[in-house]
Amino acid sequence: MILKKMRIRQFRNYEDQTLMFDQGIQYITGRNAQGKTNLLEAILYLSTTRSHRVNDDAELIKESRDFFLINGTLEKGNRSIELRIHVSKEGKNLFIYKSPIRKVSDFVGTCNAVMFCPDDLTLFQAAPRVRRRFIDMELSKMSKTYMNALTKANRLLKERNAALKLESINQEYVKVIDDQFLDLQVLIMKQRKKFLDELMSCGKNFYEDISQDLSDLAYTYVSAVPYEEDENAVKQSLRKKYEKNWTRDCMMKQTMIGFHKDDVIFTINGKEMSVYASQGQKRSALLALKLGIVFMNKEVTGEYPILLLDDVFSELDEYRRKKLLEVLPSEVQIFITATDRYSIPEECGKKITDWYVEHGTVKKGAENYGSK
Ligand SMILES: Nc1ncnc2c1ncn2[C@@H]1O[C@H](COP(=O)(O)OP(=O)(O)OP(=O)(O)O)[C@@H](O)[C@H]1O
Repeated sequence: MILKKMRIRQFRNYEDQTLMFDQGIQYITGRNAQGKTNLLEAILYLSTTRSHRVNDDAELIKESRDFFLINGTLEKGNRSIELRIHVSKEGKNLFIYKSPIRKVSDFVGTCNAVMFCPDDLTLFQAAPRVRRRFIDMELSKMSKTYMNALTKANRLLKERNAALKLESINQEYVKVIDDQFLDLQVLIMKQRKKFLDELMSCGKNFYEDISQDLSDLAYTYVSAVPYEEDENAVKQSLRKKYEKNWTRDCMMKQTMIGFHKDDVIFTINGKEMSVYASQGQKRSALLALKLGIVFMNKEVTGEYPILLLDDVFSELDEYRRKKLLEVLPSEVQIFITATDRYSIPEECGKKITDWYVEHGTVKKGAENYGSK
């Protein structure tokens, strides 16, 4: 899949820009604060209908404007798909071929993009919610079942918490919520475990290749109850845990355990990555996980996603940059942003198109400064 054409209107520091992209590498350079990340953010928004930087869509609307618009034309095999997102203070409207799409899950993943940005480098030591968000976002693009279960579970969590905040708590009502709530949690746990298993087996090979280090990468899923094959048994253990936690939930006026508190601890040679691994090992591990996601997407959807490498080229040494581009097949469309134009070895066999960004305007071609 490639993004063939994109128009962004009143998005961040862009007024109205239409761009025609090609296959291969789109190398976008420019000085700081010109709009390089904003451009990739717009592509990711077309994929996930969310920004990776802010929760409030209003921040994405250009200053003193009252809406933004992103149009994208995708090329999937010999099919062309048109997507449109219109966001104003009144809300968000999604369209595929001019038809309005009511359910976000019917839109997400049509444009499949995977982003790797400097903030990702803190994944291993960040708060658990950052790792949950990473899993939820990647998994939602690949599985509508997961995304729907997550949406419903979040709605039930809100209802349960609202019930716990009442002056007199109706335990029977909460039990009714819990019945469906626990089923969804078991499904979420199961899918997260499957995703992480596949990601690890894929990522391990890339790690070895990128870092030439034979350390063993693994993960532990941390949850209120251990996951096992028998889903009924997991539901029963969760129910018991919820019963045990009832007084605490009432006291705290919120649900203290569950899918929304789970975590994943990444390890290297059996030790916690966040405290044991060197910066270089963390970088390689993260790169390996991102590549794992690219190849898993191909497995699940039949197509490679668009890869967005925002400002991470400067974080990788020459060897890792070369490896990264070698591992990716030529049909993967890759957007790279950087202040410097690093040279790309010919052996990578990819077509390179240069772009230059200045004050929210993108032009074809590279400026001469900063070439490495
Ligand atoms: N809603 C908005 N309206 C207008 N301008 C905005 C808005 N949001 C962000 N900007 C502007 O966008 C610019 C930042 O763009 P961006 O984050 O894409 O920079 P960048 O080119 O990636 O820079 P760097 O190399 O420093 O990462 C800033 O000048 C900021 O003021």
